[in-house]
Amino acid sequence: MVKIGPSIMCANMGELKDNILRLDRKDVDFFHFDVMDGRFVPNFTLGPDIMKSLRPLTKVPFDAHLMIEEPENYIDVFSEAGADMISVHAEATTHLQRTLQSIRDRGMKAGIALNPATPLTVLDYIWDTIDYVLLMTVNPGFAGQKFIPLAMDKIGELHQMINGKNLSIEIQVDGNISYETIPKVMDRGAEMLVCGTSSLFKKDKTLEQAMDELNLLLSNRKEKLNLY
Ligand SMILES: O=C(CO)[C@H](O)[C@H](O)COP(=O)(O)O
Repeated sequence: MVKIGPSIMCANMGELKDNILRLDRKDVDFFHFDVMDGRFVPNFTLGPDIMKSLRPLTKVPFDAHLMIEEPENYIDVFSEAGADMISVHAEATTHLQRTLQSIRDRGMKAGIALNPATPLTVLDYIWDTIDYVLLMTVNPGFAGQKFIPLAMDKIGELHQMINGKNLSIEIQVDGNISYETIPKVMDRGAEMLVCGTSSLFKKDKTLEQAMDELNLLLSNRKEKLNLY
């Protein structure tokens, strides 16, 4: 089952409540919160207060992508704000396994986020402590960037590794997930699509129209894949 997760940093900040409620009515699978600290990435975005204020509006899982240094210091803060899943970057925390385990210990799903240039070998000794891998398909920090071509190969390689080990770890992809790239990332095994300005938050479409188009694209793709 391929899941759709709106990237909240791409929503209209002045109409955040309205956007969450409308996307909830369109049955999105998760809400993706990009958290940036101006250090790990050169930008600032959402924090725990925003997450906490939106939490009562929906039962859909909240996924926090921490693009911050020393994320281990903020696991409790985001857990209390209502996160159901948290991903941290391999380079951002000295004791990666401990940080991932502490996410799980608080009852959340633990994810590791990999920049486009971060090799898959960082997964070697944490397979048993992760529930999902977030493969960044752009360098994190900004919406509206171009898909990095080699990231496409990485999705397929990761999918093979997960299957080879018979693990149930989901592959999440984020960055220029568009009508053009979605069929390709799905073919390679991506299961969680973070949808931002490239597919969902479009100037010429309502959120409802964009969701209908995305769902149609996904169901057409699934039918095609089932024919193989
Ligand atoms: O993580 C992100 C930026 O670091 C955003 O979620 C993502 O890039 C938004 O999607 P789009 O690329 O379609 O604007």
